[in-house]
Amino acid sequence: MIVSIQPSEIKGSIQAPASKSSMQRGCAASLLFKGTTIIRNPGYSNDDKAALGVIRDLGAVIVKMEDGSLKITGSGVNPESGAVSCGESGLGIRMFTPIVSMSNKPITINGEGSLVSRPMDFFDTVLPQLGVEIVSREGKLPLHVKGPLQPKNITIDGSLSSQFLTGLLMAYAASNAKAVTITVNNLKSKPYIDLTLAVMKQFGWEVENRNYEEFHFAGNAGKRSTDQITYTVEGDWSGAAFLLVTGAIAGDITVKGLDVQSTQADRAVLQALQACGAKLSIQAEQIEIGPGALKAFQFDATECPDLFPPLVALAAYCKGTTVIQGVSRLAHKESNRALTLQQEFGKMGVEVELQDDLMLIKGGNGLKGAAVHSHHDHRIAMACAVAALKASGETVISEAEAINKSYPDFYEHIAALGAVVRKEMEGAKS
Ligand SMILES: O=C(O)C1=C[C@@H](OP(=O)(O)O)[C@@H](O)[C@H](O)C1
Ligand SMILES: C=C(OP(=O)(O)O)C(=O)O
Repeated sequence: MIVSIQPSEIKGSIQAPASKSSMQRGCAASLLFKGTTIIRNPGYSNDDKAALGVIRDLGAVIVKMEDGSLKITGSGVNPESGAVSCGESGLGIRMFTPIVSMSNKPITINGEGSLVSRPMDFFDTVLPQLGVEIVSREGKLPLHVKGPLQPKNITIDGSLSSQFLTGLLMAYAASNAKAVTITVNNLKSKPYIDLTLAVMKQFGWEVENRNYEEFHFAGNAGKRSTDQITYTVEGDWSGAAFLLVTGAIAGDITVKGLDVQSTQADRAVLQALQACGAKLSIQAEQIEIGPGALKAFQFDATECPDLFPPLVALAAYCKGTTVIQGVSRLAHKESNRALTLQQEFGKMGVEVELQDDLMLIKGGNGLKGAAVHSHHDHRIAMACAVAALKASGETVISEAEAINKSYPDFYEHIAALGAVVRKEMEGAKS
């Protein structure tokens, strides 16, 4: 799909989408929880749909209720076939692989799109130590596993991604790990582990976090007294970051449905918005944001790498050179995001320099509308769309449908705020 965006006047109020990080974790926990979970505010991004598909294939029964909530009956991991697909979701495959490995049946775990080339070597090293047989395609998909996973004291590397640890934490808890510790070296994206632990706690699984270096299971997991849980999917700070940046550069808006106390990593976008001088009012129920005299800012995105794309769009409109740290975290996302941001913002006349772990964005010089490409990366498509709102002339985004991975309503939401958006199928005449 091609989406064209004109410079636009922005104003109004919008509800943040459901967080795929919160939804996918809720799906995994509902599968493992032996009872009924009502999921309120469920997401329906492609990653969310993939998670629902995986848990259905592993034996969960999912019923859509009249009010849109999902009723999920879980009874542990009871695979219905010998294969599951995680779609294009990094979290999906890295969280569900240890969970799938709880079964003693051989299962193939697959995915599609960019996921096929993202690194999974972690499992080749770690799963055999837990009694799981694994065959991968040299550290890539598909993964063939055969458990059952046996929780043991283990030391893992957390520098590439936190997502592997999220999966191990859930699988250990659901396997009733007792007096067992996962030791983690150099953990990155730590707030995502806070989110995992917060979700697990709601389902009755307690893990002791010793300074993000050791995660200890005392053996009290699964002692929850109820057999029904209501789980509400949080509003998404990662998707909302694009909305908030829209407000900062293009007009006064209100964003609703975000928990300002959330453990989500990307809540840190507020710090960047404050630092650059956007007009910001943070209230319990809503966030009001509008343009100010925007100036360059410094920000460390090592622990919240998904903020790079919206922050580059923001920095492009901030006078001076913005410096964002954490470039090394971007290599293995849906695209190599340091390079794709440099390339696509370059087309809009924004100079982006990469110096080791730092990204320097020279902003405040005006943007020109351009033909850009998402590289099949949802966050690149959204960053370009937001940047287009105050560029001179039209911006045309190819493979714009990439947004469906996390935020299927994104174009409708910015259009509701006044963005002039036109969609057409690739190859169709305008
Ligand atoms: O756990 C999660 O929900 C996620 C963790 C982060 O990945 P890394 O831990 O690989 O940085 C983030 O980039 C991804 O979009 C979602
Ligand atoms: C990298 C992302 O997701 P995942 O790793 O779950 O595919 C993302 O949403 O930007």
